[in-house]
Amino acid sequence: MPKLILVRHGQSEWNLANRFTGWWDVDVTEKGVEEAREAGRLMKAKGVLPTIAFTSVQKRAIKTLHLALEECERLWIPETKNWQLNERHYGGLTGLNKQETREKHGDEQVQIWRRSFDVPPPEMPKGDQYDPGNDPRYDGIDVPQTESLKLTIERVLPYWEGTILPELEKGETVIISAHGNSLRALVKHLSGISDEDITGLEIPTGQPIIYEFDDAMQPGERYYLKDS
Ligand SMILES: O=C(O)[C@H](O)COP(=O)(O)O
Repeated sequence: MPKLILVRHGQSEWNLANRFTGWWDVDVTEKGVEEAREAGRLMKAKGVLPTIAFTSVQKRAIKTLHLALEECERLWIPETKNWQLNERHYGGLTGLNKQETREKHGDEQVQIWRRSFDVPPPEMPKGDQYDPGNDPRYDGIDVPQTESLKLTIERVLPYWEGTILPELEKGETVIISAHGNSLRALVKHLSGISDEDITGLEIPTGQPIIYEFDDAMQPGERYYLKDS
């Protein structure tokens, strides 16, 4: 049965500092490194070993992938990086402290920006200090100025359907190392979660989530590898 492993990057520097991150390219912390390694040790212990890997173009996800693969002795597998697996773009909130933003705009507004299905955060002004628009990794890409979960889904799903799903159909064990909201986008699709209920779904850092696909390529119930 083809298996899909989803892992959110280990704790990042801005997870620790409680800052909105989005497309800003922060590193993992020491704790994040350990979370990533632990994910790899768990995959090894459970015998769930990826044969092909996908990740974003952001170093917290790339490093998490490599650390996990190193621990389960799978650094050699083919790996593809694509911006469509990036974190949701946090617009003008990028770089701000989440608690200070709550104090300024109220808990309810911040919760809407963070978890509503289709309300995007305010746009990031062009040329903002956190605007990745001129970064060579985004050459030829229309970098968004903000993204809701809905907009994130609109660029994650074509990549899932066009590039990742065909690998599962071949029988590969696929690992995707990505981000809280690009993974929420995928889980919403795979688990058929409604626009309302997706607001309550959180994806923890460094915890492999598994989907097993049947012969008709229908995903079963997702579960945490640690609970299997
Ligand atoms: O981009 C970020 O700030 C985090 O990775 C995810 O943030 P969230 O939990 O506010 O969606």
